[in-house]
Amino acid sequence: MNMEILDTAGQLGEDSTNQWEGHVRWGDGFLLVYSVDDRESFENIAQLKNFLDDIKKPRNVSMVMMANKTDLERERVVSTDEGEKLAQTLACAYYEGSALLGDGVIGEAFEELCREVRRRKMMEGKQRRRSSSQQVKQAFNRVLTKIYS
Ligand SMILES: Nc1nc2c(ncn2[C@@H]2O[C@H](COP(=O)(O)OP(=O)(O)OP(=O)(O)O)[C@@H](O)[C@H]2O)c(=O)[nH]1
Repeated sequence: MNMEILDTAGQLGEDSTNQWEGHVRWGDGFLLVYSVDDRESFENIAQLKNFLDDIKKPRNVSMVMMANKTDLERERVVSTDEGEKLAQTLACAYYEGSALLGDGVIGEAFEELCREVRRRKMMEGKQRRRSSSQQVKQAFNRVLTKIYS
C-alpha cells in the first residue's frame, strides 16, 4: 500500500477551517498528535475528533492518538493515564514516544494507522457488498410477487 503523508501544520481556527476540510476529505487515516508538556494540545484532540467526524459522517474516522515529547518527562503535564483514557473514549489506539529520541514509536503508530485504514476499508467493502446483494434479492422478490399475483 502506498502512503502519502500530509502534515496539516498549524492550529485549527476559524480561518483555517476551509483549508482543513479539504485535507480531511482527502485523508483515509489521521494521526492526532499532542505534546505531553502542553495541556492545550491534549485538549484539542477531542475537538479535532469532532471536527473529523462532522466532515466524514456517516463514515467512521480511522485514527490513532500519539503523545509526543516523552523525553521532556520533567515538563510533563499530561499523564499516560489521561492519554489512554481519552483514547479509550475515542475508540482508537494510543501510543506515546519521542520524535526527538527517534524511539520507533512513531513508526509503530503509523503502522497501526495503516492497519486501521485497511480494516475499515474491508468492513465498508463488506457492508457495500451486503447491501447490494440485499437490493438484488429485494428486486428478485418484487418480480416474483408480480408474476404470482
Ligand atoms: N523535546 C522535543 N521536542 C520536539 C519533539 N518533537 C518535536 N519537537 C519540537 O517541537 C517544536 C514543534 O515541532 P513541529 O514539528 O513544528 O510541531 P507541529 O505541531 O507540526 O507545529 P506546527 O506545524 O506549528 O503546528 C519544534 O521545535 C520541534 O523541534 C520531541 O519529541 N521532543
